[in-house]
Amino acid sequence: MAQPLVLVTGGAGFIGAHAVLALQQAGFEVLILDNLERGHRDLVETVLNAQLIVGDIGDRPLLDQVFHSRSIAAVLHFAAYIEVGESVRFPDRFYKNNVNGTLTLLQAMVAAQVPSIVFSSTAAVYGLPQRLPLEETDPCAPINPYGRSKWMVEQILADMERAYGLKYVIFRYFNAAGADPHGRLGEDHHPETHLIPLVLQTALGRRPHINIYGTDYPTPDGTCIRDYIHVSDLAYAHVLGLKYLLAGGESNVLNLGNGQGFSVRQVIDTAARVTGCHIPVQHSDRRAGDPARLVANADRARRILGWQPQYADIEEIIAHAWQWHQHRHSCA
Ligand SMILES: NC(=O)c1ccc[n+]([C@@H]2O[C@H](COP(=O)([O-])OP(=O)(O)OC[C@H]3O[C@@H](n4cnc5c(N)ncnc54)[C@H](O)[C@@H]3O)[C@@H](O)[C@H]2O)c1
Ligand SMILES: O=c1ccn([C@@H]2O[C@H](COP(=O)(O)OP(=O)(O)O[C@H]3O[C@H](CO)[C@H](O)[C@H](O)[C@H]3O)[C@@H](O)[C@H]2O)c(=O)[nH]1
Repeated sequence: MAQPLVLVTGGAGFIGAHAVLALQQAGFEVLILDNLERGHRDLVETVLNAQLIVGDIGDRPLLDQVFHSRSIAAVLHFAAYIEVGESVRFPDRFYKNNVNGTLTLLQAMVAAQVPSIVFSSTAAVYGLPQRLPLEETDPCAPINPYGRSKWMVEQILADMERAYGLKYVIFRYFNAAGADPHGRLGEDHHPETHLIPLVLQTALGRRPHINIYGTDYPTPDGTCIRDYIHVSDLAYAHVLGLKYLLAGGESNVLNLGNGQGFSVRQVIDTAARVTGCHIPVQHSDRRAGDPARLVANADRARRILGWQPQYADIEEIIAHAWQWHQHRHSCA
């Protein structure tokens, strides 16, 4: 029997590429749509055994052609701009790419009768949490254009389900980190703004120090607390979300996190232990738009999908990222 074909937008990016590996391992055939603005053609060509269509999610004629030439069972939609600071500087770009682009994709799906989508949302939709750990029913009040763009798409999805029956799983990721445990893929954003890769680049001597953004937060050591989730655990959740939809599951919104928070200082200390390298630190002002603590309650994903993270240990998450970073450069 032919393997179900899945369209993965943003499959040349960090999380999308890990999801492509997980999908292939689970027996799905994958078609990647990525405009390569932030993605890596070399990874697709050397690591992923998938066809790459270089194109934009906002290109309706291209989408129509893709959906009508192949029988696509579902879409996994990762393509987006992701950096909060950039979203504050250029909100229009974020709304155009993340909202308009997604709307065009959804319209093309409805027209071609592609029945289901798995959408990458974010903990940023919650804004400043009123309680922790965060549950999916907690209020959404994003505090930056990036979070708002994802929250808008979540609401569009709910409306399009009501109108056209399009089924969805919305995953609200907390902090994606780590790398493929077999060393095939890792995190390589340009510019890089995420804590763990920056700390590891500092360990490698490629940066003079790591800035700690804020030491006066109402947390035990004064630095922000986040829930770091291994990218391969995220990737596997997408396989489960896809199977759930293909089996006729109802639309759902699911947090993906480990339910455990680590402070910026704890991450840096753990990285120093894992790498055995000195990691110089500089204290800086708070970064605009950073909530003090974000921690997920992901019980719903565990209950509904049977999702069970394999790499919940922060040391292991950092060790996998370190293995991948070292592979590219050597320790300072
Ligand atoms: N990295 C995180 O910690 C995190 C946390 C929460 C949510 N997310 C979400 O997960 C998804 C993937 O994030 P990532 O870290 O892999 O980002 P990434 O930048 O590595 O990957 C995004 C990919 O999408 C592509 N892309 C962007 N706009 C496109 C467009 N209009 N048409 C076609 N391709 C386009 C880029 O070229 C890139 O390859 C995003 O939707 C992001 O908002 C990420
Ligand atoms: O050089 C740095 C970089 C980050 N941080 C701090 O480390 C923590 C984690 O920051 P990241 O930039 O790694 O991640 P964010 O929590 O800002 O955001 C990530 O997770 C969010 C959801 O929780 C969104 O989805 C967002 O897209 C994604 O980048 C924050 O407190 C940040 O202030 C530093 O102290 N120094």
